[in-house]
Amino acid sequence: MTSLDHELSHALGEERAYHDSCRTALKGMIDGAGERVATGADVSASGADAEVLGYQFRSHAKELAELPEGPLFFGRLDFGTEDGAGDDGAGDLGAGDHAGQSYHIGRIRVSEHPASPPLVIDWRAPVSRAFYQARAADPQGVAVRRRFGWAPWSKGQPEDLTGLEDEVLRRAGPPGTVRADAAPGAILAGEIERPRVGPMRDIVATIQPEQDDLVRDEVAVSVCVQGAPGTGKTAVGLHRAAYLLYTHPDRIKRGGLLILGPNRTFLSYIAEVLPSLGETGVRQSTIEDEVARHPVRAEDDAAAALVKHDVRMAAVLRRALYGRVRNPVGPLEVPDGSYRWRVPAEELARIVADVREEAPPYAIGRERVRTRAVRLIQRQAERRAGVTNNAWLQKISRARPVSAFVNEVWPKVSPEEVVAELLSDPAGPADGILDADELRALTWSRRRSARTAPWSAADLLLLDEVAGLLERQESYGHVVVDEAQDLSPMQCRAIARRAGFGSLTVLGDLAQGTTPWAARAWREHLAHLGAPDAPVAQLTVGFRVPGAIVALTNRLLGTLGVDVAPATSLRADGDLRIEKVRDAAGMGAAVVDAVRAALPYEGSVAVIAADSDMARLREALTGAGLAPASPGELGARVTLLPASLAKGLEYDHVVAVEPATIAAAEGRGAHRLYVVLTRAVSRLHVLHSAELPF
Ligand SMILES: Nc1ncnc2c1ncn2[C@@H]1O[C@H](COP(=O)(O)OP(=O)(O)OP(=O)(O)O)[C@@H](O)[C@H]1O
Repeated sequence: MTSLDHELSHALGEERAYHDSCRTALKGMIDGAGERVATGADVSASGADAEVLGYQFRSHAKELAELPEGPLFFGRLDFGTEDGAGDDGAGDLGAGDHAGQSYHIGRIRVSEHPASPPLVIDWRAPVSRAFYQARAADPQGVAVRRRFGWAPWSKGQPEDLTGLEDEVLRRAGPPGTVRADAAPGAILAGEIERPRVGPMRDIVATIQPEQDDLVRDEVAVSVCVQGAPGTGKTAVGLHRAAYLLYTHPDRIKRGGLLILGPNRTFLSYIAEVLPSLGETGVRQSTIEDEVARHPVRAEDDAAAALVKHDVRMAAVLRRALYGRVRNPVGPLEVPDGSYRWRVPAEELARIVADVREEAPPYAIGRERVRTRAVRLIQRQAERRAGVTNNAWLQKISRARPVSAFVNEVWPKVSPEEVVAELLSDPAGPADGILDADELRALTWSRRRSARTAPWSAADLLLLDEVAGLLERQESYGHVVVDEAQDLSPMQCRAIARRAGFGSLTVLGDLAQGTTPWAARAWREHLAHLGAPDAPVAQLTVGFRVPGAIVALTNRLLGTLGVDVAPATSLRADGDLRIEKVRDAAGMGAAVVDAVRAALPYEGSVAVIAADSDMARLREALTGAGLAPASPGELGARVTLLPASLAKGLEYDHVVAVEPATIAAAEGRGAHRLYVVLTRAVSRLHVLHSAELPF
């Protein structure tokens, strides 16, 4: 055994013992939280306090009990001493309060007692930042950064520390520093290149500096991340969510945090990441689910959908709603005992005009009109009969003539009524906004009522827009929007309403825009999202797609007509194979062969093809005894996936079938193909009988 081996095995032994003590402390934390739940109600003074305290104890105990298993730390920071022991002459080390300290960094804080110094520091704590940001040119006080390598762990088994890697940020580290047992970055490289099966995992141990900057950006600031495929946009968004929950618990938890993804398959793929970081109370949803006031029972043709997703519909809907507001036709007369109060029509008209001008939400406007009319009556009454009281005010406010007046000038209306009437006959509100073809596309084939209309997915957006005009939407504290390039302006507006008082993290890639209304530039899109000034950061270093495949997809990128930087790859491994199949009839057999050839490798295999090819390929694979799983079945060895569902997902081995058919299937087919080809973590096998479109 060399002295280096000896040092390493000694260090490993020490760290294993330290992990054991952390495990014991965590057990103490869980038991302690459980005990407090049991005794909490007794020790507290009043019933109400007991309830609040009990709730807090229960939530904390539940959070701890739900913590996923696994190693309790992934890194360690050794800060240098201010007096420069071991200093290389770099001057002020900037270690500050941490000089000479050593901290283990993990997913959550672990301590023996709430008041005692932590054994493990939460990765989101300010001091942990140096773990992600320190580098030789700017050590931030750190002498040594240690990364730990753990064997894959399974439920109920003790964690197994297999390696550690020290990065000495100052030439001479403190005594006892272990030099890496592997090349620098081997643990990071291993993490990036590991096979993928099952749901997405957190990247907390290996967040890169430019990702960390985005994760820790100010809560009040909305940010947009434009990133090539596999650059970690989704990962950044999820870690930012966890960071904000930790750093601003009151502000974010009060409003809540919403994560929006493109579809449920994607949501189930990312569902485990936040719980693995100890955060369970986050809503993960799609914009379709957020606006689902009714089930979708109708389908729009392409032309109708295009109009309904267009931002001009916001103006049409506003007109349709406010077209109901009228000038009073006569005075308001309210009998009151022996009196009869009278407000002339001109004064009423002024009230209506003023409230319109103030532009509150429609429902508030209605009450404002009522209140102001009643106030005029009150003034008359006080002049005549002295002071009025609350009961009198209530009586007058609800008096039949007052309600009749309000209903006449500012009628009560539901979103369903507004939209059903508009789609039955949009000519008036759309006049000068939509052209004749658009009007035709928008109009229902026959008049329908608000109660019986079958709503399409896009109609639900129109309803949501009107609901937002009627009443202010409750706002989340923060909203993370993934695959944001695909949203329509009307969807963006629905999201903006949900982040009215909060901030946004907008993630996307203009090159992966596949919807007919996908964004071509961020600035306008961000304005629809209510964050016109959000800075746009670019991520270009890919963690997923290997270099050979990126070279191919960058060629395709050049044809997509979007202004985004080409991707690079951190991965030197990986394999690209392009195979010509003699004719389309032989494609099923070729796909079966390709899957068989992929199975000896570790990891997941996905066959991705045009949606229209699904049935044929499922039959071929099942017939060959390779029955494929469906997209939502995570952890499967072989999945058959329509191109339309591939976005955001990744597989070790991708068999991409007939690119020409994928590209020809829709208006933005070339973008769809770009998405499909960038799903591969290790190997991409392209099968084609038709000419390749790149
Ligand atoms: N710092 C990192 N360390 C290790 N793995 C990382 C890191 N950043 C990202 N990854 C991994 O790279 C893969 C791609 O990340 P992610 O899905 O977040 O990228 P994306 O930009 O959202 O991709 P797409 O545009 O295709 O949706 C994931 O497996 C993720 O865990």
